[in-house]
Amino acid sequence: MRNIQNFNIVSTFLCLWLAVYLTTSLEQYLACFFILTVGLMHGSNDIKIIKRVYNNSSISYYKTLILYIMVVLFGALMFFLIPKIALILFILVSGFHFGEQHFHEVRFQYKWIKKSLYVSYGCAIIFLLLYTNAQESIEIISQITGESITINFLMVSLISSLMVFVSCFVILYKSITNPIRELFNILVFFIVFKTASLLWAFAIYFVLWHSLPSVLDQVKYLFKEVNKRSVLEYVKSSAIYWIVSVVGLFLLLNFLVKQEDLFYAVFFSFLAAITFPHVIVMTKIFKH
Ligand SMILES: CC1=C(/C=C/C(C)=C/C=C/C(C)=C/C=O)C(C)(C)CCC1
Repeated sequence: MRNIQNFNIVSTFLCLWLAVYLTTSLEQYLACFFILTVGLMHGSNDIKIIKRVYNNSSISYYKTLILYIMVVLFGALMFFLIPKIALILFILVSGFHFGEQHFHEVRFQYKWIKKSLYVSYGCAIIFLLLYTNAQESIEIISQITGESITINFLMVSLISSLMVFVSCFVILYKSITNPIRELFNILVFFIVFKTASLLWAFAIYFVLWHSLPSVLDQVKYLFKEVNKRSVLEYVKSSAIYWIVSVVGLFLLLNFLVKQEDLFYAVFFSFLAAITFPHVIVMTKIFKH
């Protein structure tokens, strides 16, 4: 875990430096590329993981797949029918997911404090990203929900998440492996989010700080050890789901997005729909 954190700090600043030399459109393409490769792949073994969690034989592959697709469709439908509620739910669920991935090694007797740490940490990261890139974020949120939120709303959400996070952090201080490092990481995120564009900043956090550690945890869970062979096996077994997702997203963008400015709204709603079942699956891994 420590090694990956050092790797991430170095890669994060490398990405920031790279952004200075890239044109805006190349930066957007690269961000989409990393989100759609490493980012999307970290959810592509979910069905295999469910089967492992439920002991392989007790649940059929097709039943699992159909249930999984239904949760994705339900998420997408929510964005279509009740976009405001869907977005609030998505931010809370994502916050929990980011926090759980980051702090799942914390041991504490009161589960609700741990869960509050997860949600508040993840939401603090998300609102830090949105607040430091307020103009772009407000525009995308208004495309998704039809509602124009203010920068003050983002600031209040950020401060509230940070206050809950700091309270949980103080209570759990002794159970967190390297608390000073955690605070340093948040400072790094602030610098990165403030410097990079919204999509580049999101890609840096989502790919390096969330998806990579998650892939390593999943490889360990599925194949017991992390080495070249097991990582290759992981990539191979995620191929079909990954290809279907990418093709699905491209079709969606081609048929649904008549206006260029709806691109990010569709992109993030798609990400949200496939996030819901993934969060359930990952929670199961951490319980085992
Ligand atoms: C950046 C950004 C958003 C939030 C994205 C989030 C929260 C993504 C989470 C993805 C996850 C958790 C994927 C699965 O692991 C909004 C509010 C949609 C719109 C403005 C830009």
